[in-house]
Amino acid sequence: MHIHNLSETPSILNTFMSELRDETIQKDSMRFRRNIERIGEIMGYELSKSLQYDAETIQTPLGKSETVLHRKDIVLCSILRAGVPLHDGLLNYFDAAENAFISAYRQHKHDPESFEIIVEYLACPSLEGKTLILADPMLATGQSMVATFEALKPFGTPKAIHLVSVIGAQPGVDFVSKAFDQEVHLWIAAIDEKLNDKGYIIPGLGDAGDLAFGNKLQQ
Ligand SMILES: O=P(O)(O)OC[C@H]1O[C@H](OP(=O)(O)OP(=O)(O)O)[C@H](O)[C@@H]1O
Ligand SMILES: O=c1cc[nH]c(=O)[nH]1
Ligand SMILES: [Mg+2]
Repeated sequence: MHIHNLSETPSILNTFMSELRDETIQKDSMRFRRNIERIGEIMGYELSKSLQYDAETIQTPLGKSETVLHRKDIVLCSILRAGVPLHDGLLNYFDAAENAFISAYRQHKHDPESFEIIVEYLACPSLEGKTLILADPMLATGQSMVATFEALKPFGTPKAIHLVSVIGAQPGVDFVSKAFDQEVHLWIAAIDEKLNDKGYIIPGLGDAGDLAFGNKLQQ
C-alpha cells in the first residue's frame, strides 16, 4: 500500500486537523463537519495529481487553449455516517464522479471491548474499470474499510483504488495494508500510535460520527 501522509509537510491542513482534535473547538459540529469537508477538498486535490488526464482543446472568447478533461470514470464511495462530510469535500472537486454509499457501523456485543461490523445499506454503480475512491475519516481497526471493500466486490473490479481517511491508527493501517492484494493508495492526514481497548484511536479525536451528527442510541 502506498501511504501518502499529507500532514508530514506542514500546511493549512495541520490547522484544520488541530481544530478537529481540540476538545473545545470540535464541539461546534458545523465547524467539525466543515473541517472534515475542507480536508476532503485538500485530499481530492492532492489525489488528483496522481490521476491521468486526456488533453482537450477548448475555445475561449479570444482563442484556443489546451486543457485537461474532467475525469468521468471516478466513483466516490463513503461509509455512513462519518464519511458524509468527507464525501462532500471530495465531491466538491470531483463533481463529475459517480457516487456510492454504504452503511458500515461498529456494533458492540455484550462485551464492550468486542464489536462486529454491520453492513445494512449499499448503493453502488458498476466499478468495472473505474477509479474507486473509498472515504472514511476514521481508520481505527481498519475493519470497516475492509468490510466495505469486500461488500463492493460484486460491483466489478476497479482499475485503481484510493482510500481517503483523516486519522488512522498504526494497527489499523497495517491491517488494511495486508487486506488488499492489488495496488492501493492511502491518502491520510495523521497516523496515530494506537487504539484503546474500545477500538478508539489514541489520541485521535473521539467519535467522528457523533461529533458530526450527534449521539446515537446503541441498537
Ligand atoms: O476502523 P474501524 O475500527 O472499523 O472504525 C472506523 C469506523 O468507526 C466509525 O464509524 P462508527 O462505527 O462510529 O459509525 P458512525 O459513523 O455511524 O458513528 C468511522 O466512521 C469508521 O467507519
Ligand atoms: O477513534 C475512533 C474510532 C472509530 N470511530 C471514531 O469515530 N473514532
Ligand atoms: Mg461513530
